[in-house]
Amino acid sequence: MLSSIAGVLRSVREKTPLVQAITNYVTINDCANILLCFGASPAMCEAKTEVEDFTGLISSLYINIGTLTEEQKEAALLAARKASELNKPIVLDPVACCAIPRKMTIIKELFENAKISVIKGNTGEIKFLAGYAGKVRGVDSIDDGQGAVEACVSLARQYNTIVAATGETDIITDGERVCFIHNQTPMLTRITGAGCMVGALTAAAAGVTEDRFTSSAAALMAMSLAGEMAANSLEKQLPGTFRMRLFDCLHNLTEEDILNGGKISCL
Ligand SMILES: Nc1ncnc2c1ncn2[C@@H]1O[C@H](COP(=O)(O)OP(=O)(O)OP(=O)(O)O)[C@@H](O)[C@H]1O
Ligand SMILES: Cc1ncsc1CCO
Ligand SMILES: [Mg+2]
Repeated sequence: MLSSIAGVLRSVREKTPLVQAITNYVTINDCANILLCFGASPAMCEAKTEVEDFTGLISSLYINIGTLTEEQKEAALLAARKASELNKPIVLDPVACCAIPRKMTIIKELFENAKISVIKGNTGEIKFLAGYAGKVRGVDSIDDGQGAVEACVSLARQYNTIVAATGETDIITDGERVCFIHNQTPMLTRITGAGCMVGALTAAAAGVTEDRFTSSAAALMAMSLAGEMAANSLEKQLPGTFRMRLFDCLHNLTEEDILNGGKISCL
């Protein structure tokens, strides 16, 4: 599995996938920069009158509903329909779905109108979507992860999609296979947007292969491993410096780093 994951990193850098992101304004710039560091090409194209033309050109679409306005929602639906028609992968980040009822309405509309390739959320969000009691504080998960694997598998089967749940241990499943990424650093929880960024990377990776189970594992591992390397490089564990180092470490991440430092287990 590690060599397939390293292969996804290589493909991203060889193919430079064009990722269209309709994402929240808190972390939109972080998402653009992390995509560049990964080797992808970001485009935050979200105007209602532009999205359909642009979606024709992309490798993948990332939809993050963190601060979605009504206008952005319409744009997201147009882009998602077009991407589905063209068979381009869509990654959905269901930010705050458990805290704000309107988010669930949007998610349902997206599923009714488009084929979602990957749902990537924090463990609290994923458990909530699967109908389990997920613990969250606004956009943050405070879930202990109990029952998370069952929730991920059940959600993946329900929607015939890949599910990627982030937390201290990340879980990825296609409803049959399950793998766990054990790379981690608590520093990733001290900055906002680590989840948004990993969602953007998941879209980039989905744009270079049909194997969205492996590509999702690659995106989550790239983030967690770059995070580990960034934290290890710090004299003091400070979030501002960590955030900068995270970008640098992802930019420098090699296939060898994955083969030597990637920690993954599979069920
Ligand atoms: N307790 C933890 N310890 C270590 N790493 C973690 C922990 N929780 C999450 N991570 C890592 O942080 C990254 C973001 O996951 P998280 O679950 O915090 O997303 P999120 O809540 O959606 O984040 P945000 O809302 O800030 O974008 C992932 O790469 C994940 O592996
Ligand atoms: C803080 C915050 N609020 C809405 S989206 C977002 C970014 C992390 O999900
Ligand atoms: Mg999130």
